[in-house]
Amino acid sequence: MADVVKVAIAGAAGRMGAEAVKAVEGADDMELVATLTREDSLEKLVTSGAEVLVDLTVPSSTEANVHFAVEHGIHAVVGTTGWSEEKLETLRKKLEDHPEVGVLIAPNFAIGAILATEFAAKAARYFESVEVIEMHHPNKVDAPSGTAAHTASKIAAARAEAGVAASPDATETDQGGSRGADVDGVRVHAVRLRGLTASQEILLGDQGQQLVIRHDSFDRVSFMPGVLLGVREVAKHPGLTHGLDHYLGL
Ligand SMILES: NC(=O)C1=CN([C@@H]2O[C@H](COP(=O)(O)OP(=O)(O)OC[C@H]3O[C@@H](n4cnc5c(N)ncnc54)[C@H](O)[C@@H]3O)[C@@H](O)[C@H]2O)C=CC1
Ligand SMILES: O=C(O)C1=N[C@H](C(=O)O)C[C@H](O)C1
Repeated sequence: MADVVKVAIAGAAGRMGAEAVKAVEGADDMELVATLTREDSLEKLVTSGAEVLVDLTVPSSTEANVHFAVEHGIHAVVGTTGWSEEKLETLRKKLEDHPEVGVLIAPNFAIGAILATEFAAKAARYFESVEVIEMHHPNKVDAPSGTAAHTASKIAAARAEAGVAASPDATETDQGGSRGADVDGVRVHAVRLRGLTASQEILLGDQGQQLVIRHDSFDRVSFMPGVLLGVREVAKHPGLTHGLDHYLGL
């Protein structure tokens, strides 16, 4: 890619998209060549000459947007949630036909949240019990959050690798899903509260002790350095990358 990266933002009218427009416009090494709202045709990506698509839309739109970008040789930096393992696998296969294209699916762009997930995965093998609580603004459309699902999966993988048993739980009845969602055997609880932006707590318990790992995004500016890093790095990482931790050497 040239010294100045041509960037298109899908979901530009949304909460994250609007913040990303400001961030890209403020970056000397990027040029914002297109903003897409729900009404726009994806052809705008091609006619604008975009080299990188930043997708900050909704779970029901993101897959089609990213597939279109890949088919047209455009790299993609994706913050939108809703990427199940099945959808990731389909995308991986598509990228095999476009080996020069890079896609970053980033469940969270905030460095603190990324580190919280890493620390939790590292700690998970040493504790008998682990549960995840995510807390968000009430306008969020999906639950549990993409970050919490990603964190739970990484915790589950770390515990499986270490041969740790499932967290003990004597629950016999669970009215209304009080015990939360089961993500790869890890319980994940979702709170929606006016005033919040995005927070996550990982509770790790063992006999006579508890470790709490917590991260709070108070403002969406917290995500922007990660978005810009993604734009700068994505072309150097062909294929699918799941998690900004891979660009950070974590
Ligand atoms: N990875 C991360 O660090 C973060 C990810 N997110 C995720 O990003 C996504 C967006 O979050 P918000 O900005 O809060 O939501 P939002 O609802 O404020 O914005 C989404 C926007 O996308 C638009 N849209 C829907 N389909 C579209 C399409 N096909 N083309 C263009 N625009 C389209 C909607 O009309 C809306 O304006 C969510 O999935 C959220 O979970 C949010 C914050 C941080
Ligand atoms: O919708 C949000 O706001 C957020 N979504 C992402 C998620 O679902 O993990 C990232 C962050 O938690 C904010």
